[in-house]
This record gives sequence, C-alpha cells and structure tokens, in this order.
Amino acid sequence: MYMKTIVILHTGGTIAMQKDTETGGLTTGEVNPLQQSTIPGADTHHIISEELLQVPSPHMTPDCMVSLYHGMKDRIYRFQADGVVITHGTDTMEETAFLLDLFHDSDIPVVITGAMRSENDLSPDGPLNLAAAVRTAADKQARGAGVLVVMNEEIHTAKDVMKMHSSNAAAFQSPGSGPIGRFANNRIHLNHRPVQRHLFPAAPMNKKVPLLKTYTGMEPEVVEHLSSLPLDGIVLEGMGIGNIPPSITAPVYNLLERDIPVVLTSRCPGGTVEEVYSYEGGGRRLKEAGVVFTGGWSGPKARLMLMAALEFCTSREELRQCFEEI
Ligand SMILES: NC(=O)C[C@H](N)C(=O)O
Repeated sequence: MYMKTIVILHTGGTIAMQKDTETGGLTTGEVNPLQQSTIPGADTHHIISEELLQVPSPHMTPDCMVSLYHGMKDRIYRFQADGVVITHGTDTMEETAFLLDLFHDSDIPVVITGAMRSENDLSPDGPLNLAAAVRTAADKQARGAGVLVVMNEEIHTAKDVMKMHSSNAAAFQSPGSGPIGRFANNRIHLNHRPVQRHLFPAAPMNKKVPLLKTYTGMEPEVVEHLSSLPLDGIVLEGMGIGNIPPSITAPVYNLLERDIPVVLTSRCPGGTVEEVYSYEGGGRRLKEAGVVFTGGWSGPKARLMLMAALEFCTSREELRQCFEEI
C-alpha cells in the first residue's frame, strides 16, 4: 500500500510546552514533548518530524515566517512530501497561516495546528488537533486549498480564521464565513473550498508598516506621531464598513499626500470595507482620497499583505489592484 509522506514541522507554542508543576507557569523546556510522543498517523503515513523553531508565537516575526516558508518548501522538495503539518502557538497562528498562504504556490496541503492546553494540563487538546491536522494534510480533498488551520475538529482557511477566545479550546472561528470543513470519526469532511487565493512572490519582509486601531474621539497626535517616523505604509482598522473618526482625517490625508500608502480594514471581525458613507471620515471620502480598501482581512493580516505587496508593487495603482482586484 502506498504510504503518503507527511512532513511535520514544529515551531513551538503551547502544544510544545509543559506546565511547571511547582510554579504553575507554562514554559518551553529543553526538549519538545512532541518529539517524544507518538506522532498520530505514524501507522498509516510515512511521517517525517522536524523541529524548526521552539518559540512562543508572540515571538514570531514576519522574517521568521518567511524563513519558515523556505524551510517548508525545501522539505516538500527534499522528501517529496504529499502534505505538510506545522505546529505553532495559537496567539499568532492566523498571521503565519495567512502569510504562508500568500506564498504557497503548489497544491500540496499545508495545515497549521496548535493547542490551547499544554501536554501535561488537564485534558490537553494538542494530540487530537495534531491527529486531525495530519489527516487533513494527507487528504486529497485538501489539495489546492492552500494553507488551512485545523483546531478543535474544525478546518478553516488562512484568510478567514481568527483566534476569537483567549483560553477556550474552541478558540478559533472564521467570522462571517464559518469553517470550510470538519474532522469527525477520524476523517475529514470538506464542505466548501476557498474561492480565490492571492499568490505573492516570497520576498523578505523589510517594510515598516504599523497597524492602528481607530476609536471614538481618537487623538490626531497619534497619527501625526506615527507619520513622523520612518514609514513605508500604514494599516488602519476602521469602524464598521470602513469609516474613521473625523479627528484623524487630516493626518491621514497628509500621509497620502506624501505618497505613503494607507490601507483600510475594519475592526469588525467579519465583513468587508466598502465605499458607502460620504460624511467626513466615511469610506466613500476615504476611497476618493486614495485609501486602499482590503477584502475583509483582519488588521494584522492586512498589515502582512501590505508589507509583502510593497516588496514588488511599483505604483499606487498596482498596490490597489493587489488588494482590490481579486
Ligand atoms: N495556546 C498557545 O499556543 C498560546 C501561546 N502563548 C503561543 O501562542 O505560543
């Protein structure tokens, strides 16, 4: 019988941590417990398991993500992998998934998973998540679906998934669209496929792009101060369907006049930003002024996309097409 080759790449996070029984704190030990436990699927698949990193996911950087992409690509080629599983901390899992999905230019399934509870916690969720991820990576239904996140028996696209709860095992959701499939009875059931994927060249992520969340009565000084720093672009998490408070329109327009790209997303977890309102700070006015609208990505994902796009887009129009004409 042909055994599929699944490469598991470990990067760290709670799934690879243990609770210190004396202090109660969660830490990364010398040895990753995942490297010592039985890897799920080892009886039916050819599993190759490697530790690329051992970091909590708040320590991830866009640079690390690019290195992870190249490391993954190298293993896919070297081991002729049929699928890849990446274990990762849950805090920033959606960002790594999103960036890898922007770069991943083959049909080979890539599945990211992690755990909300450590290996020696009461009822750890890591083993089941890992088993589900291996099954998903080996399943032909996942071919061509890009990078997926598998957590708590649900399968999500990289574009839509978000960590929506800080501690619950059911922390991951795809607001506005829902999961594209489920894991049950040791197999996966895919109900939908991602409609559209963007593919960007995998370049180093060197651009400086801060992300700013808007709020009522926002002080213009906050945007003015950012504007005084070296900056390649800025992402604003606007309100609702894409509006910002009038107090910051002047410094935002100032950035545009200086030809610094301003990308708008929403602080709502679900939905897109649209040119609807024509009041001061409304989306219609922002669009006219040259603000680039996103297709419904969260602020952190829009920031990664702007950093990646700025590496190859040579004009504002090209940048706009990257975000809007998809
Ligand atoms: N559940 C987790 O993995 C959270 C951890 N702080 C991390 O992201 O590395």
